[in-house]
Amino acid sequence: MELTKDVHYKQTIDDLKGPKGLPLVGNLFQLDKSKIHNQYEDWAEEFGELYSLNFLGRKVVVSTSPTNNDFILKHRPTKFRRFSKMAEVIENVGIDGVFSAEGDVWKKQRQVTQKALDSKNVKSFFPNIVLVANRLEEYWNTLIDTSQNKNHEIMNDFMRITVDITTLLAFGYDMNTINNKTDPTQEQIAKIFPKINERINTPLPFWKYIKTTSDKEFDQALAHIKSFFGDFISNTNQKIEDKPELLENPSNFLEAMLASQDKENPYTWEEIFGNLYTMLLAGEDSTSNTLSWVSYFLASKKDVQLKVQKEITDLLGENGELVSFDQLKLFKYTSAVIKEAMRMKPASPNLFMEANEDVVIGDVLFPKNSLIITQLSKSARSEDHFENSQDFLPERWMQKEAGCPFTGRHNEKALKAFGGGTRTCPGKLLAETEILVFVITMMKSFDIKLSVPEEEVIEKYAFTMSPKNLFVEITPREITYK
Ligand code: HEM
Repeated sequence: MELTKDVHYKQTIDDLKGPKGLPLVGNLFQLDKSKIHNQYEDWAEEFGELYSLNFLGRKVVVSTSPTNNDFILKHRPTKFRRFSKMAEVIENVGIDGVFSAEGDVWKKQRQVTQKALDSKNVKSFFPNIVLVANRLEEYWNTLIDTSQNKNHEIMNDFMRITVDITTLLAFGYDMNTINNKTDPTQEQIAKIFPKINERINTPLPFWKYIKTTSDKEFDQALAHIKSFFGDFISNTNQKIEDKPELLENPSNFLEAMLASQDKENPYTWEEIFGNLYTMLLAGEDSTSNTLSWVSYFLASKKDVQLKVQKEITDLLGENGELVSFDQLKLFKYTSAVIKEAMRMKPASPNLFMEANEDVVIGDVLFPKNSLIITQLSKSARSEDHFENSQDFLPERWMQKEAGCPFTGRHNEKALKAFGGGTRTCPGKLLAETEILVFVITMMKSFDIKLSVPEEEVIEKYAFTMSPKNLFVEITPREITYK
């Protein structure tokens, strides 16, 4: 092991304990891809906050400690980067954007993305979120009117509305997938994430040499999306050429990106496409999964649902509508419900990091190129950091309010649902706004209850973590508060 001279440490990653694997393959075949986050959590119980796995002879360290994870997330893009293999898979399919970029390229793309998603833009985008939420409300009324309101797979609706929101934000296009159910682009988009996840988790890149039917379908889906986005990029370029003043007040992410480019060194088509698509990928699954988990808790906990509904009536009145972004901050209990759902069911439980240089974390030396999984769900659901950690208690997030009983163990740093440090999710405010608006719209008019036993709704990991078997019954809201 070749080391830089001035690093001080007590042990190296070779000294870390971990589950015993098989000769040559190590722990590779012990992994259950749809549950790896649970496996990482269970192994942390056995081997501690920092332990190692072995995949075909390559060590991968799992860290569940909030302090270590803070350190890693903070020191990007200098000491750490995302897994290079993951970035390669994403870049190979042409989605070369801010999520996979590193170094100076990342800095430049991050600036534009962050600006496009800042509070001023989210606030001015608020009416679009309400528009899409109202469409969902109309659609659910139709389900009730046509007796299709039982056993409804609610996650599909959330995937549609989050795609609508992101395409509106990214290039001002209203896909309206709630009403246009057979939109071919939405169907193609749905094929991309699962394939990327599959490739990231496949040890050898077989797809480069042999294409399966699903690889071919994936290529076709990608070609469709490239041509769909390509038209927007050309049209927007044309619009800006005709009306350069548009660049002074960009109305969507694509215009903002074009406005920010350096005349001498403009973005390539691939960079523009990559970032548009990154927005869509990053904004869709994580938000719709979170909304689905929030709905799971509301549908399975009638008392929580009633409290949310009461707060809505108290703040909006009978039949009241959300009219401004500023109203949202008043929804203290509903926001706490969302935060607690994100604690117990984080949509993004694992982040994959690689050391750019020899680096010491705690007292352990990680040589350059070491792979580290910053495992985020373990600490969020642990008794070490949150009192009564296995109970759904939104009140723990309202501790500044008088009388909150959960102030004993409450380590906010242990919840990193949006990641952390320099690369923390730039879409946090947009996501929080979307989720709150959708929950208020849902709970204002409807009651939901699980159509399946609670224990049948299980966690499914596929890069993000979603509920499997989440079916609900939607009925008109029964109790109103005068
Ligand atoms: C509840 C919803 C969401 C969750 C839980 C979530 C979570 C995350 C997490 C954990 C990361 C990695 C952060 C890190 O490496 O430290 C991330 C990155 C990112 N997210 Fe989100 N996200 C959500 C919604 C959104 C939305 C709505 C958008 C935009 C439309 C978005 C755009 C991004 C982008 C562009 C990155 C990459 C940032 C970078 O590498 O610099 N996210 N998100």
